Amino acid sequence: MNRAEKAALQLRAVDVLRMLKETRTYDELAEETDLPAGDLNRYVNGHVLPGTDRAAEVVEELGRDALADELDARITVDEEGYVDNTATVFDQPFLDLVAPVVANAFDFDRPDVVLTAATDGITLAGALASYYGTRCAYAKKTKETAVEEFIEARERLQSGIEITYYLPASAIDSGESVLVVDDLIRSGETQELLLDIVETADADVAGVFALIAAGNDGIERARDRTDAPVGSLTTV
Ligand SMILES: O=P(O)(O)OC[C@H]1O[C@H](OP(=O)(O)OP(=O)(O)O)[C@H](O)[C@@H]1O
Ligand SMILES: Nc1ncnc2[nH]cnc12
Repeated sequence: MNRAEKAALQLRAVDVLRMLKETRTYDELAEETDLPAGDLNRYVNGHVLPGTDRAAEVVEELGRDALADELDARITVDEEGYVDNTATVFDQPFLDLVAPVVANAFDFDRPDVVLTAATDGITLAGALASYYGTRCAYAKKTKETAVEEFIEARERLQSGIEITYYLPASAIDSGESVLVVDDLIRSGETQELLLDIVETADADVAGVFALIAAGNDGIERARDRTDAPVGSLTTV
C-alpha cells in the first residue's frame, strides 16, 4: 500500500466507527471492537487516525459484519419471500460506506467498469464505481434513445416471459475487467444476463456481488459462470 492508500484505509475505518457509534456508547463499541474506549473516542472525533493494521481490521472484519447487521435491520421480507430494500438502495451515504468494505472483504480485482441492471442496482454500482474511481454502466430493458449500437442479452425466464437487456456498446471495451453488481440476487437470471453482456463485449469478470441474496440459487448460478469472487453481504 502506498501512503495515499493507507490514508484512505484509515479514513474508511473512521467512517465505519462513526456509523457504529451512532447506535452505541463508547464502552459498547470498545467491547465489540476490542479497542480501548479512549482510542475510539479520539478516532471518532477525528483527533487521531487508527494505525493501518487496526484500520484494516475495522474495515475488513468488523465493518463487514456491522454493515451486514445494518443491512438486515433495514430490509423487510414479506410472507412470500419478497424483499423491500428501499431503505438501502435510496440511501447513497450508506452505500458509499458499504463500497470500500465490500471491495476489501471480497477481494475483487480493481475493475474498469462496474456493471448493473436498471433500476435498483444503480446506486450501489455508483458507490462502487466511485470507490474504485472507475466507470459505472447499467443495462436497461429498453434501448436508450440516440444510441446506435447495443450489446443485447436475451433470456427466457422460468415464467416463460422473454427479457432483453440492452447496454450501449461503447460502455465496455474488449479486454476490460467488469465487476457485476446488483442490489438483490434471487434466481440469478438478471446476473446471468449481465454476465452474457460481459462475454459478448469480450471483457473479463472481476467478480459478482449483490447486497442481498434471496436464497442461494442465484449465487450458485453465478459461481457456475465465473471463477472470480462471487458473494453477497447478507442472505435472507
Ligand atoms: O436474481 P433475479 O431473480 O434475476 O432477481 C434480481 C433482480 O430483481 C430485481 O430487479 P427488478 O427486475 O425487479 O427490476 P428493478 O431493479 O427495476 O426493480 C433486482 O433489482 C435484481 O435486478
Ligand atoms: N424484491 C425482490 N425480492 C425477492 N425476489 C425478487 N426478485 C425480484 N425482485 C425481488
